[in-house]
Amino acid sequence: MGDDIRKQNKGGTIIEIKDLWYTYPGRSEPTLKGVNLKIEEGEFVLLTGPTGCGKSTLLKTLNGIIPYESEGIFSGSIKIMGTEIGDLNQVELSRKVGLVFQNPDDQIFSTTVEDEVAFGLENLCIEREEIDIKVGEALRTVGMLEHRLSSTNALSGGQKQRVCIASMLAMMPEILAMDEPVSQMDPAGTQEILNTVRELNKRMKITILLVEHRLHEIAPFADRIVIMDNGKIIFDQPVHDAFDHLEIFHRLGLRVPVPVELCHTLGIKARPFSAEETFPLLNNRDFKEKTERYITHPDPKKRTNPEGCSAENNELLISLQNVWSGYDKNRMVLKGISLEICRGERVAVMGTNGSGKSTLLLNLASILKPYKGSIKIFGEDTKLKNSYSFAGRIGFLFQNPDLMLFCNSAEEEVMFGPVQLKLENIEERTRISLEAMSILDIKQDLPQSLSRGQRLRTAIASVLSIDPELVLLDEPTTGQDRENIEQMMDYLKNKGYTLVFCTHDIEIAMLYATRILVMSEGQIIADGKGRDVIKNTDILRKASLTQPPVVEIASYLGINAFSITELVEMLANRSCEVVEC
Ligand SMILES: Nc1ncnc2c1ncn2[C@@H]1O[C@H](COP(=O)(O)OP(=O)(O)OP(=O)(O)O)[C@@H](O)[C@H]1O
Ligand SMILES: Nc1ncnc2c1ncn2[C@@H]1O[C@H](COP(=O)(O)OP(=O)(O)OP(=O)(O)O)[C@@H](O)[C@H]1O
Repeated sequence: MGDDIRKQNKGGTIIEIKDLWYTYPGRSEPTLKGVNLKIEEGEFVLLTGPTGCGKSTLLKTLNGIIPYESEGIFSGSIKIMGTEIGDLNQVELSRKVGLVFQNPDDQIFSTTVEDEVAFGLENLCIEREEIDIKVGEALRTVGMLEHRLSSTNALSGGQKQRVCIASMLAMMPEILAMDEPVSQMDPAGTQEILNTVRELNKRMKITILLVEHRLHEIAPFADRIVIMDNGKIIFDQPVHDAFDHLEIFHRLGLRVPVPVELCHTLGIKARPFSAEETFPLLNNRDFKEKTERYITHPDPKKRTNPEGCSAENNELLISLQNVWSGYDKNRMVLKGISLEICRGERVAVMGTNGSGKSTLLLNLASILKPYKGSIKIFGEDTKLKNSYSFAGRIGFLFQNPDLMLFCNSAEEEVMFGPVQLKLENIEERTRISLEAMSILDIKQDLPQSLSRGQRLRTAIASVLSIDPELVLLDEPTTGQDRENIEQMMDYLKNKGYTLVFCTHDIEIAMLYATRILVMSEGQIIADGKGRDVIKNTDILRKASLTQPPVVEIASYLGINAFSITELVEMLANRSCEVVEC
């Protein structure tokens, strides 16, 4: 991205936070409770922690949104390159700190992609010609050059995140603070963007502070892992030492890289991040003794059903015949989709950003109608029905949960559906849904004052309180810690819901879906049990998916295993089934 020599002779502390306290207006408890953090120039720091612990709040203090735009009670000191943040004006601050927002809809306000990326540069009074070049470079870097003239309203969730990252890359700030910047991005895109960010960090010495729950994917790119819990920093270690303290990650319900978890289970000291690094540690070794206890008492929650599972009966709930659909009749997004889903199935929809997953879900909810072909839900042709006629039978979660939250408390949100539908046992339904999503303790809170993860769970609880026959969830796992994801998915599974959910998380899809649909360019290119789909590397590549590390490691060893439990069992007894992968 040019300008290589701009950042020579770097060094020294770039961010210094001392005893930072912050209480949001209207709250009695502080959200930040004495945060101390020092970051050196050129570091790549991964900040993680359970949902609602204060990560986004901390990031917002770095570009002055807190306290200058939000009021509240603030004390402590934040220095950027030695200068107290309050002594920097807005232009100086925006040159130093670029913030990628957690919700792209909160960041994007221009009508076209090009204008959005150019906006910050225009404010720095850069020449038009140079702006055009920088906009083009930034869009190319995030894979969005072909969308340069597109309307920002016509982008998918992952495409919007790419544009937000491009806006900040174009500015080339000293510090890039990124709040879950890849949460809605497909796995291949995530890797590409993180490679770019890492390269900028190394080459230009841009300091990175990145908040993520998917630390198992991000850790290999970082220098240091910082963990927050309940408004405080409770852990701060170089990345390679961090996973020597797995008990902290486990206690807080945080995900760790699968190779690390595997080595830990097998009693191997090394902490590899990739399948290639892991393979030599496992090959030709005897793990019988190390794994005996594990195998005698496996954690049933971590087991996948070796056969996958399918609908218990064949009652057809969803039937699509050659469906063509989109937002404009001159540009079809879904291109000839045929599909049947039976009661009791749990179907994960995966694929490249912009491949049509949300569009498919909107059609299943009867919010969008096909231009061509037919969709029958519960045997009814959606073209002949308005979406309200399915109210109570279909529960739908939008990709952006904020679109669904408009009441004065989380409890009211969850009650809203049952009240409108005049259902029975409203209080009981509400309590059960709040509890299932672990938000009973914040039921009185204004939804807009909750963290992203808490808002998402409120929106899901409001879908579940009507106890629909068909649950459609667009990316229900983004921005949540492992504990919350597992609790939510276990609940959906145990209730026996017919579930169709979009996700970029292949491990969760493998664990909970009875079937995976893979989409590419508006078509379904694979449909089957997870363990069959993920063996097809051509399909995965085409859909920007990557094999889960455990499958990769097993492949290196020449065996078929789809979870850590299965792999450990096979390693313990290598004479058992060794099959061609
Ligand atoms: N605008 C606000 N007004 C009042 N309270 C808020 C506001 N924004 C956040 N909070 C509260 O501050 C706490 C921390 O929220 P924050 O968004 O910083 O958490 P987080 O760690 O980023 O969570 P997540 O992982 O879910 O994004 C939460 O309990 C939340 O309810
Ligand atoms: N409201 C809209 N108006 C016009 N075009 C849209 C609209 N929403 C999405 N599109 C276009 O439809 C295509 C498919 O978008 P969709 O949201 O279905 O993708 P997706 O697979 O869910 O992507 P992601 O993984 O990023 O969420 C994209 O090319 C997008 O630009």
